[in-house]
Amino acid sequence: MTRRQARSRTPRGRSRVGERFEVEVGPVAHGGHCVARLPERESRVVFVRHALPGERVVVEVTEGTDGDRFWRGDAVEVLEASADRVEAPCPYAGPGLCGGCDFQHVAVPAQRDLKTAVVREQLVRLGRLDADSALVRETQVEAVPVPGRPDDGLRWRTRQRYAALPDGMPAMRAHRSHRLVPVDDCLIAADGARPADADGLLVDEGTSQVAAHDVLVGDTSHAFSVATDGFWQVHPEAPRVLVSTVMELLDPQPGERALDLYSGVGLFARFVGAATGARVVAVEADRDACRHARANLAGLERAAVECGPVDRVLRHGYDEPFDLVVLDPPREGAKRAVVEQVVDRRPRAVAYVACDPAALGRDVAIFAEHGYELTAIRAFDLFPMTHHVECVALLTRTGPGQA
Ligand SMILES: C[S@@+](CC[C@H](N)C(=O)[O-])C[C@H]1O[C@@H](n2cnc3c(N)ncnc32)[C@H](O)[C@@H]1O
Repeated sequence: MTRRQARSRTPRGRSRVGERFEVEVGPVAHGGHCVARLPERESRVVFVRHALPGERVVVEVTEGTDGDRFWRGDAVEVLEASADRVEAPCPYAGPGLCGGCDFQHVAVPAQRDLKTAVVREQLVRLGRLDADSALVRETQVEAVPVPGRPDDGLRWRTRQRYAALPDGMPAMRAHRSHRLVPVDDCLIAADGARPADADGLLVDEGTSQVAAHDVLVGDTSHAFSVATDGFWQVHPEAPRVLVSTVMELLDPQPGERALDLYSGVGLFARFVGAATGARVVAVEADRDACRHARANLAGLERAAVECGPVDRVLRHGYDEPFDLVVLDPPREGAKRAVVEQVVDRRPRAVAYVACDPAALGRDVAIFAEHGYELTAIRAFDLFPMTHHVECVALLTRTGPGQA
């Protein structure tokens, strides 16, 4: 079995890959693994996949040399199992197999508890919030059931990419590796996103170039067009849940001006702009998404779509006050330059939609320097069986800040 060593760096010292150690598994950490400390002689931290806190397991090192501060490994034998451990429903989940899911071996409610622990930890460690604050203690990752399905964490992914083996059979990649693992049916893929439904090569996005989605929030419904290979939330309930949470937290009022940053095809701008009836500017870097956003926002008289990187667009324009901001950046977060441009517009509230709680934590700390406090947060299990989690945070202007 070939495994890729930690990305693009020269190995420092003798490789320890393949060695096995008996360990007691510690807490979950961000990234789909738990922390364990190797026995005294090694005195080293190892991030263990396929384990659960409190278990005793045999861990096999998958990445690590004598010179590394920490190693990675897989639990290849469970000596004392957690009560939360279940048989993985997917036959392709497990050490050395498909790398798509992290938590197939964990009961679905317990997966949410692991993610809750991670979200809270990031808010405290990176967001510098008080671990004892009600906001942190009450943050809990919420289930988002797929209509008509049991709460089993399966068949939710409406878009799924498969790789193709030389014989044309569908495959997925192993964890942190380019190695392909044949997967004839991914159990988290929704019925319409299975290889059998794919057209031609095994990239299942349906057959047309443009997909249409209706999003119903309360009694308001809007239709969205999106390129089949463009960004659209993959959980079928995500657009509704995220829009309704953003609307509830922001509470947009008639006449309030809004920015929708990293807008995609204008999902949030459409709902916010309809509620305010005022100026709404969507900023998005992808040209195709901008084209769709213009069509999707055509019914809003005072909407504009600006195509370009958020940082650059805000550095060179829209130098005016906005009351509301929706911020939905990619995984790396908004980062300092964008956060500072946002606070310069003095919005009363920012709804931050985050697919990485670590990036959210870092950005929350920057907002705090500028007098914006995290006043509410919801977290949703929109990616069952994986370590991923989606948060919606409300940042409210409460002080002058240091700037
Ligand atoms: C998480 S998606 C959110 C899209 C949209 N808010 C939605 O929910 O459908 C992030 C979006 O940011 C866009 N993007 C990534 N980097 C960007 C940048 N530097 N400036 C503007 N848009 C960017 C991507 O093309 C993608 O559409």
